[in-house]
Amino acid sequence: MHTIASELAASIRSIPDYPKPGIVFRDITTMLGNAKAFRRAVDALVQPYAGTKIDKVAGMEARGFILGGAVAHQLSSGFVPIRKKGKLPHDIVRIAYSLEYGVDEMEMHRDAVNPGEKVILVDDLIATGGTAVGATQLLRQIGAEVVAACFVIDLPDLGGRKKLEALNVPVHTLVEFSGH
Ligand SMILES: O=P(O)(O)OC[C@H]1O[C@H](OP(=O)(O)OP(=O)(O)O)[C@H](O)[C@@H]1O
Ligand SMILES: Nc1ncnc2[nH]cnc12
Repeated sequence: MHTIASELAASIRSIPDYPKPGIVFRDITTMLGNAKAFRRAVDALVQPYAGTKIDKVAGMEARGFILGGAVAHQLSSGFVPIRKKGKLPHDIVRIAYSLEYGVDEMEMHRDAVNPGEKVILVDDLIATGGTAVGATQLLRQIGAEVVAACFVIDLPDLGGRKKLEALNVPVHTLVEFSGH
C-alpha cells in the first residue's frame, strides 16, 4: 500500500541545477496536473484544521496561491494573497526576505486581515523558511494570529521548519526530500 507521502513524492518532478547550479528544484506542476494527487494533497493539507474556525488562509505568490485558494475553499475561509513587490494596488505592508536561491520583497494589503483573526499560511514548499518567516512577520505586524503553516514539501536539511517552530508557528507538511 502506498502512503500519501510516497504517492505525492512520486508525483513531484525533481530538476537538478535549476534555477541555479547546486539547487534541486522540486517541481509541483506534475502533481498539480495529476487530478488524484492534487486532490489528495489539498485534502491532506486541510485535514488537521477541519472543523476549526480559520478566518483567513494566506498564500505566498505564486505556488502558494494555487494550494492556498483550494485550502481556503475547503475551510470556508477567506484568502489573502502575499505578493511579490509592486503588484498590490492599495495600502501595503512590506518585508524583505531571502530564500534558497535569492532575495526579494513581499507585500500584503494592510487591511487584508483584521487584528486577532486566525490565519493559516499555505505554500507548496518550505526550504530555508525565509519566505514563511517573512510572511509570518507581515501577518503579525497587522495583528493576525498565525495559528499554523502548512506545506506539501519540506526540505528538512535547510532548516525552515525549525525556524518557524521557533516563532511558535506549528508546521504541517506532507512529504520530505532530503539533501537540497
Ligand atoms: O523556504 P524558502 O527558502 O523561503 O523557499 C520557499 C519558497 O520558494 C518558492 O517560491 P519562489 O520564491 O521561487 O516563487 P514562485 O512560487 O513564484 O515560483 C516556494 O514556492 C516558496 O514560496
Ligand atoms: N529546491 C526548491 N524547489 C522548488 N522550490 C523551491 N523554493 C526554494 N527551494 C526550492
